[in-house]
Amino acid sequence: MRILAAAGGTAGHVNPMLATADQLIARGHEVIALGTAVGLEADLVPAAGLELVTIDKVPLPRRPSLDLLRLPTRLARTVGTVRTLIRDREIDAVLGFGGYVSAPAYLAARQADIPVIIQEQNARPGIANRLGARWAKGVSLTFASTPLAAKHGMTRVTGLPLRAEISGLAADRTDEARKRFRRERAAERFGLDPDDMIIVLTGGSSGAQQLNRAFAGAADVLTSRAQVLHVTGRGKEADAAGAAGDRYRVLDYVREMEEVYAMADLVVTRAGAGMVAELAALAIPAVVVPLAIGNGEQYLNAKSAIDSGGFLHIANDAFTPDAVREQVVPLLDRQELDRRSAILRAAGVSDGAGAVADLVEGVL
Ligand SMILES: CC(=O)N[C@H]1[C@@H](OP(=O)(O)OP(=O)(O)OC[C@H]2O[C@@H](n3ccc(=O)[nH]c3=O)[C@H](O)[C@@H]2O)O[C@H](CO)[C@@H](O)[C@@H]1O
Repeated sequence: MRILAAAGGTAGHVNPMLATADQLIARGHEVIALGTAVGLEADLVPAAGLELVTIDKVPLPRRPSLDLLRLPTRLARTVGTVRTLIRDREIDAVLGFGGYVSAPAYLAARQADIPVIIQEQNARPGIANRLGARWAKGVSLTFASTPLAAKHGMTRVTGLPLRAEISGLAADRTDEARKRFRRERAAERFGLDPDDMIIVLTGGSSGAQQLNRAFAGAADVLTSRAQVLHVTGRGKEADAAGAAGDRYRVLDYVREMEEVYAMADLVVTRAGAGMVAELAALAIPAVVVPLAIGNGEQYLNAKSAIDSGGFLHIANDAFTPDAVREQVVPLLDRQELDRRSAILRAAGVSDGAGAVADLVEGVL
């Protein structure tokens, strides 16, 4: 089967697509990615060796019409472009991961009368996936509590598809010797000492200025208790430049997040579905500062790990240098971290890529 996989914008949408594409390709299917030329997919998809077809980034109206003749002109034109692609490349199904490239793909698939399968990463679904679910043959959910279902098809709780590098690391972490080896190799790569505590801050794939500033503002206390790797997000290194030093490393983006996870004792992050699922699968304790905008999905993504005590939640407005000193620094204690890690391990979050590929094969 030839599948068009639509995902664009941030790594949070693109990584689960790449993980699922790997599975589908391993099972003998062909995958073409659909994205834009401006999102992170323009980097990540070719780097993964997958073909990327790009379309324009067109906002979806709040209440999209199903009557294609009544769509705003630019959206209708983009739907037409995807429709032509589906015909010319003889696409058998559209697999969408939400976001602004998915909606035109869902609409074009409906017009071309080929199956749509949806993967929803978040605890609260976005508008594109809510639209597509009306005619999807399959819906894959990361969380059982997500209010989204295929009206005329199968809905399955699959978990989030994780990249092979992340599931490989999760497997390595079940063996103490391999876990130690991975930690040493990773720490060396970032110029850090594996025998000392390591705390990582990342604002997700696009970074977060407020997190960056609060963290850099507490650099003195942080470095007295641990070594820091601060991943600022692309173009945001300046936020942390003043704090940089031997015990405070600053990078703008890390492509191999598995290396970061391999050495992290504690991670401070937004609560995008990707980061939450990866940290849970690797049983790494985290402080989450959910993005306050969007549709509130970030807090919900992390809610079960917060409620169980694996993660600590700090509200966006409250995340100041003082909060870092008073709430984050006390977590840098071996016993406390081990306790939280055990809670996460008990929750048993794992890779959903195989289950999403099963769902795709099940509806074709
Ligand atoms: C602002 C925005 O649109 N946020 C959404 C976006 O999150 P966003 O893409 O920011 O964040 P996620 O946590 O979902 O995913 C981040 C991904 O980027 C990777 N990573 C991160 C930092 C880095 O330096 N290198 C790197 O590779 C992580 O390993 C992870 O796989 O998509 C998520 C999944 O639909 C949603 O839950 C978020 O609400």
